[in-house]
Amino acid sequence: MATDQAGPPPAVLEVRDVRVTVNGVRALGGVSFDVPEGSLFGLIGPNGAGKTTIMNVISAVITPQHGSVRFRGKELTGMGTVARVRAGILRSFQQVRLLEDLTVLDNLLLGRERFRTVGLLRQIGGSRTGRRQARRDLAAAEQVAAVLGLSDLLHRDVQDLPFGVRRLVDVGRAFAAEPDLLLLDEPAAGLDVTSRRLLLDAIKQAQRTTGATVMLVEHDVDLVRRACGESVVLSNGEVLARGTPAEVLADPAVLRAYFGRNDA
Ligand SMILES: Nc1ncnc2c1ncn2[C@@H]1O[C@H](COP(=O)(O)OP(=O)(O)OP(=O)(O)O)[C@@H](O)[C@H]1O
Repeated sequence: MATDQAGPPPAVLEVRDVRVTVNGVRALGGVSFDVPEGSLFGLIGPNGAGKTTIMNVISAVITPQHGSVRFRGKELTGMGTVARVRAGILRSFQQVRLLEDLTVLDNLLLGRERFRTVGLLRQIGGSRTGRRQARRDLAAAEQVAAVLGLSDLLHRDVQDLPFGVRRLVDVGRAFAAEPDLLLLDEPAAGLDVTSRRLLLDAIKQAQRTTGATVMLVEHDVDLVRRACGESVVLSNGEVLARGTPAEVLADPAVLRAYFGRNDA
């Protein structure tokens, strides 16, 4: 029978019982969660919780000893980095990785490399396909710049820009790649409170505009509350809670692990 109640959005990423031991240290002890399609999903937890490790598992930097990670129903374990990038899974790192002596536009265009189907010589030779692709790349880069408020800076060298703007360019390059699933590992690290807020607002805007699923590692729970629709809390390599930021941050176990509080 038809119902007018919309169900929850389907999970684009299914993480099941993932266990990882690194150099004899248990980093993940059986982690399971779903990431809904088209969401800005928060991954939070205290230091050493296993956040980077799960990002490393999803992006093929490490192979888990046990468990399964499925993307759009397809098993990722055993699939290499290049195949994952082709599937639309992209990642940023805690450190900004830009080509500092190139312009903002050049760096955004680097994000388009995964669409590079036309050989460099044919592009230089100016084939019609190459020109069409170059136009598409430019339009995509300019669109991302507009969403992130970078339009006036497109022709500035990255090295001349403040750190907060370089962080924004780093995020912009990832969005220019039109990811299906974007993993952002502490994109606001090293920024002051105001800049962190602006960056998270920009990410939220870009996520909404593009419809990409974004998984965000963030320490600052206020920012997660402000930006994310749903989240999972890791502690000590295990899932402590999952739900909306309001739900998880009211969970007594989360308050104890995160803030050392027993007053919940
Ligand atoms: N290469 C390694 N060698 C030894 N232990 C490791 C290694 N990588 C991770 N670990 C351990 O695995 C656990 C999870 O680490 P991970 O970096 O995933 O946590 P995290 O939540 O990202 O922490 P942070 O917020 O500090 O970045 C920690 O106890 C960490 O010490």
